[in-house]
This record gives sequence, C-alpha cells and structure tokens, in this order.
Amino acid sequence: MTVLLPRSIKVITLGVAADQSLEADTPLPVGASAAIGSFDGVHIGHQHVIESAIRAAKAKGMPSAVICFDPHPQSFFHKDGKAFRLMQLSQQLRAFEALGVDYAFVLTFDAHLSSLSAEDFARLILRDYLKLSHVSAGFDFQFGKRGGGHAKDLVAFGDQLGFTTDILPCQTDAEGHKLSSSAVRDALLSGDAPLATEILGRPQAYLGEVIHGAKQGRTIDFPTLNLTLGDYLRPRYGIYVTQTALPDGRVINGVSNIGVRPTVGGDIELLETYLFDFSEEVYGQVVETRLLDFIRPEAKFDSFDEMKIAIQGDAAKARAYFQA
Ligand SMILES: Cc1cc2nc3c(=O)[nH]c(=O)nc-3n(C[C@H](O)[C@H](O)[C@H](O)COP(=O)(O)O)c2cc1C
Ligand SMILES: Nc1ncnc2c1ncn2[C@@H]1O[C@H](COP(=O)(O)OP(=O)(O)O)[C@@H](O)[C@H]1O
Repeated sequence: MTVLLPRSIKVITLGVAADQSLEADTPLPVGASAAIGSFDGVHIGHQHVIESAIRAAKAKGMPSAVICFDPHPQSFFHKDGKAFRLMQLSQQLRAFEALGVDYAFVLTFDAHLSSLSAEDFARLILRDYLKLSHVSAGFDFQFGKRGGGHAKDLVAFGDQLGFTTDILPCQTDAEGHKLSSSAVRDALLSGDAPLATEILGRPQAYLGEVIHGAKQGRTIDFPTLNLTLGDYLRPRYGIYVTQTALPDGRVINGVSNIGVRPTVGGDIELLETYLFDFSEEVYGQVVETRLLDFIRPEAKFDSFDEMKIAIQGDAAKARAYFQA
C-alpha cells in the first residue's frame, strides 16, 4: 500500500441534506474533542490549534478529531478562481495523522452546509451530529452563513450548548511574522521555499501521478518525472532543489523545474523532476515532490544544448545542497 495515503486516522465524511438531516458514511463517535478549520497547509499555527484539541481530548478521556471541509470553502464560493491550494485533502489527512489525531470529520461544503446560520451550524453539526465535548479553533475562525459566526460566538455557543472551547491566539515566528496560509502562499510566490518550510514546519509538497511528457528529457540525459499542478497554488516559476517520496517509502534527492518550459514552447504548467542516481520507470505512480530551495528563475534558452548546460549546473548546485 502506498505510504502517501493516511493509514491510521479514521476518516468520516459527512454532510447535511436539504432538510438539514445528517448524511454520514459511518457511525460517529460520541464526545470527541475537535479542532475546526480549513487547515490548508496544516502550518505551525494550525498545528497549535490541533494540539490544543488533542490536549483537551486527553484531559477528558475522549477521542481527538479534526473537522475540515471538502471542497475548501473558498473553492466552493469562487469556482473559477485562481488555483490557491497548498495541500490536497489526502495530504491534510496525513498531516493530522502525524500529529496523533484519532478522527478526521470531513464536512462536505455545499449549498446546504453553507446556508446554515452560525447558530444552526453550532447546534446541528457540532452538538447534535458530532456530539462534541470540546472545540478548538484559531482566533480568526468564521463559520455559518456568510461567515457570520466568529471565534467569540463559538465560545458563547459552547457555553449554551454544552461543549468547552479553546480559541488560539495568532501565532508568530521569532521575528513576529504571522504564521498563516497566506504567509506560506506569499513565500511560494516569491520562490522562498525555506521560508515556506519554516512556516509549515515541513517543506511545501506536491502530490500527483507521474504523467507522460514529450520524452525529450532522456535525450539530454535528464529524464524528468512530470506532475501537473491541479488546484495547487503556482509557486514562482523556476528551478528548485527537491526531494521526491515514492509510494514504496523511498525519498530521492533531485532537482526540479516548475513552469511552462519556454525553450520547448510548453503550454501547460508542470513540475518536472530529475532524480539523482535513479533509473527506474515510474509512470503512473503517485509521488510527492517537496520544495527545499530555489536555484534560479525559469529561462528561455536559444537551443536545447544551452539548456542542457544550464541543467547540468542546476544539478551540480542541488547535489551540493545535499552535501553541505
Ligand atoms: C533542472 C531543470 C531545469 C530546467 N530549466 C528549464 C528552463 O530554464 N527553461 C525551460 O524552458 N525548460 C527547463 N527545463 C525543462 C526542460 O525543458 C524539459 O525537462 C525538457 O524539455 C524535457 O521535457 P520532457 O520531460 O517533456 O521530455 C528544466 C528541466 C530541469 C530538470
Ligand atoms: N533519474 C530519473 N529522474 C526522473 N525520471 C526518471 C529517471 N530515470 C528514469 N526515469 C523515468 O523516465 C521518465 C521521464 O523521461 P523523459 O524522457 O523525461 O520522458 P517524459 O517526457 O515522458 O517525462 C520518468 O517519468 C520516469 O519514469
């Protein structure tokens, strides 16, 4: 089985029907202590919220849980918007699992869920359906129709409805920078992979199935495994030092290009990775490539030969990164 899928966390998908009744794929536990949020990136700020729910679960002798949304609420409201995601759902689930969470409640975000008022959301979803004993959220959590409910309202609903709450303040790094999904997005847009790593607590990673390309890479001795970027935010186009996790658990060092390959007149954006000291065929496998450092912006070369020389230089820099 692939190591890139969550294994021990129990995932329960649930939603509300038009008559506000519960739709769940399995029976729900009673009394869980849950962290709630969109948690795109599961960055260090998110991790504090989730750890707070785990602490409360332990104190109460109840299971711990994370409540997240699928699709991401922003994707639901802006269906034709620009790709902005830091993670796919399966990556989020693995990150929750790594923190030691027992359950993930994945709420289907649709017209029915989004039309619940903040009060109905708290009463129906948090109390009646999930039967929570505790809810942790970040200071800027909003819930219910048009985001009408804020963190302070969650505390008031908890008092009324019988669950405890913990609202975590805004987390900052040593220099006072806010640890947020937007800060990760800004770092990636400027190619600052190390800053993204610092805020996330792990490198930004792209999960996808290896697809066929033009098969030109191998002719210049740089075969590259190609991934499409789907819903992921496009980071700054350029060459990055990377590591790629294969489904069997191996993690291979390499160098990647993210962009449209102007030299060969490429049109779609790809993440293309040359793996060091590797010669296997991996088409169709689901792999995850992690961004470690930025080497240079993507360029248009006059010839394939010139590009090959540049790629040799990139590979040498990336190898040096791993030897430092
Ligand atoms: C380390 C590295 C750097 C690259 N840099 C560029 C670049 O600056 N400009 C560009 O057009 N393509 C660049 N490429 C992409 C190549 O154009 C691409 O790998 C080649 O065309 C083979 O494509 P294929 O996998 O579809 O056969 C780079 C690829 C690698 C692995
Ligand atoms: N060192 C390597 N790095 C990346 N891919 C490799 C490597 N060795 C073999 N491969 C295989 O070669 C394929 C890439 O070859 P390439 O000529 O670039 O074709 P394509 O254009 O289809 O990506 C990869 O998808 C993978 O299956």
